[in-house]
Amino acid sequence: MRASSIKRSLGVDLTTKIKESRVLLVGAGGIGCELLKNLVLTGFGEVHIIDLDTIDLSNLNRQFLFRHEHIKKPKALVAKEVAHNFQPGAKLEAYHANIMDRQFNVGWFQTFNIVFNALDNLAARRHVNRMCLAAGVPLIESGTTGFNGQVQVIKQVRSVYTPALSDEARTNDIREKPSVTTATPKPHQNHSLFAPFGPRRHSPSIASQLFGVSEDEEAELDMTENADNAEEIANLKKEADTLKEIRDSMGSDDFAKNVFKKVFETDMERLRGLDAMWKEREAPKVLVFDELQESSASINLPNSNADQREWSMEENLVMFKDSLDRLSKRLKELQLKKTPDDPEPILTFDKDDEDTLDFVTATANLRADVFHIGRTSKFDTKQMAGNIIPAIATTNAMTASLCVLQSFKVLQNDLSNAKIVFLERSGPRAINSEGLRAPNATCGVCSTVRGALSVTPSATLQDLVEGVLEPQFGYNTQEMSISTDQGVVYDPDMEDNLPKKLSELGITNDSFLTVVDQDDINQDPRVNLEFWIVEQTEPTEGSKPVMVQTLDIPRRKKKPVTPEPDVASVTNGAAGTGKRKREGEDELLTNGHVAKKVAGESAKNGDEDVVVIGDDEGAILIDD
Ligand SMILES: Nc1ncnc2c1ncn2[C@@H]1O[C@H](COP(=O)(O)OP(=O)(O)OP(=O)(O)O)[C@@H](O)[C@H]1O
Ligand SMILES: [Zn+2]
Repeated sequence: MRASSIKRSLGVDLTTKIKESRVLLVGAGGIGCELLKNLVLTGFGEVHIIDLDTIDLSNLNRQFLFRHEHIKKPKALVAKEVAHNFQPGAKLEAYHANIMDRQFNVGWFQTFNIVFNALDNLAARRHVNRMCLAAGVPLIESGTTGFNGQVQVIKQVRSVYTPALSDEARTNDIREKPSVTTATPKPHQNHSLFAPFGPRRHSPSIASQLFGVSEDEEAELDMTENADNAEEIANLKKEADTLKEIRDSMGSDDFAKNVFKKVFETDMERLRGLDAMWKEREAPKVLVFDELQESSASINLPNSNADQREWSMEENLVMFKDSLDRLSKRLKELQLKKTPDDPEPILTFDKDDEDTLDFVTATANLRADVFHIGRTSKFDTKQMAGNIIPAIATTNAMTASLCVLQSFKVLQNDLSNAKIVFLERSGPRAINSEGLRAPNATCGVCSTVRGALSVTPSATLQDLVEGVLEPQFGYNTQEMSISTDQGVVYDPDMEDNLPKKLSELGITNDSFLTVVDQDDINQDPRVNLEFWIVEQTEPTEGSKPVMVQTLDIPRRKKKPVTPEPDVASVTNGAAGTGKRKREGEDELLTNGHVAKKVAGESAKNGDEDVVVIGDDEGAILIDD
């Protein structure tokens, strides 16, 4: 019944392709569980699942294949078992392993029709990306943070750089030119799944004034007097003295009161006095310590059950005093333990440190009231101050289904209609998409030409450099370098390495090496060449120590060439990408982009040596 309705909606052709395909799912976490269920229910014939982790209690709220009794068991194995119940006919294979292990080599990747990434870290994503590009297998990359999701098809259709299409040109519309639809991701943003959402830790300024700045540091304030700034300096001095006085009262009963009065009374009175600031906005409130103290006399300290509700002003005051007391004691203790050589001890904010979180919550709430802003619960403060981005089950579910929709395009070889899909909550539409992009000549990932390098156990670096790269590809041995994942093994200053065996240099079966052309004086350098090593145990008759099929290695053009007319005449059909279009480019996005790039920007791009597209988890760095 289910199978027949799928056939009716997808058609016989696609249904057959789905049934006959063998796919790999990397990661059985939030997206992975959803995706596995989708793949199995859609009728994918063979699904291999790999995950290195075991199930944790905290996974259960969204990784719905897992139940309490599965805790501590390998994710991949449990996911396989549970998904099998959905579709007993499906062929499932599970690996409790790291996808970065050598055993999962290029040859193994080549056995799949599609690879789905459902990972949570940069290193593994980047690794799978490289393996898929080397294996020539389409990769469907996905990721979520909070309400945002992204799905992207990555496939190198042709490893040739096409200078007429800039990296940013939308190739989805170029239906009549499938040969340039090299569907590799765009650097800067879209090798990355997400802009960096890394944790940023701010010490609230009140806290840093009390617990974070040593007296030495403060003494460094420039106190040189002159007529112009005399008044300002006098004020600064006064302020410093006041703070010192307050700090000196730390440990006494008056400390919390002194801090409160300074921050919420004195400073706010002064701020209210700056009339010009409050013409358009409501002036801050002054909180009167004695009043709040009185009304909170019989109020208890909010306990841990009160984490999820907003505290009253009285409760915030009680918490303010209590947490300040706890922090003061901690600082005093640190000061007592300090030897003369130690730096002045400080306390820093950590969302998992209850004392600091209590203090920040209470202080932020008092301050919010001063500025007529709503208060937040301790729970919400922890999310905000700790920059915690929640994993949301529905985002994962939507993202996983978008992955499956993209896989249909891949299976039908309809890459010109495949999309990079963005799921977002802000903005007019939840789902936006763009076409795939052409490779960027300056991007180390997508302009690279890849091939297999067949080597015998006795092959030397010289066999590679002088036996293959120079005669077969025309590299100038004085203007090139070769590196492995461990580092450079050859450049013109490293001729000593030439007689060494490749295996001695770490160039062994299933490893990778990159050849970089540095000859930019005589001509445009070639794009990078990446080989994966296939070791031949038995050298065959007449075979050379190092062999490789002939590859066409284009050069990185520094000067743009005129775009081909049919590229420029294609109209823009990209739906829902309004937000991403730049102003003035809306009309003809595709050709506008090409024209603009050719006119100005691509020359600039051509000079970039390193393309950095984000440095946080989820992003991918590309060294050219
Ligand atoms: N190198 C790797 N090889 C195999 N599986 C991996 C690798 N790196 C990460 N994973 C798996 O990818 C999955 C990512 O899923 P998800 O982002 O939901 O992570 P999680 O660890 O389950 O959840 P959270 O990070 O929110 O606690 C995890 O199950 C993780 O074990
Ligand atoms: Zn790229």
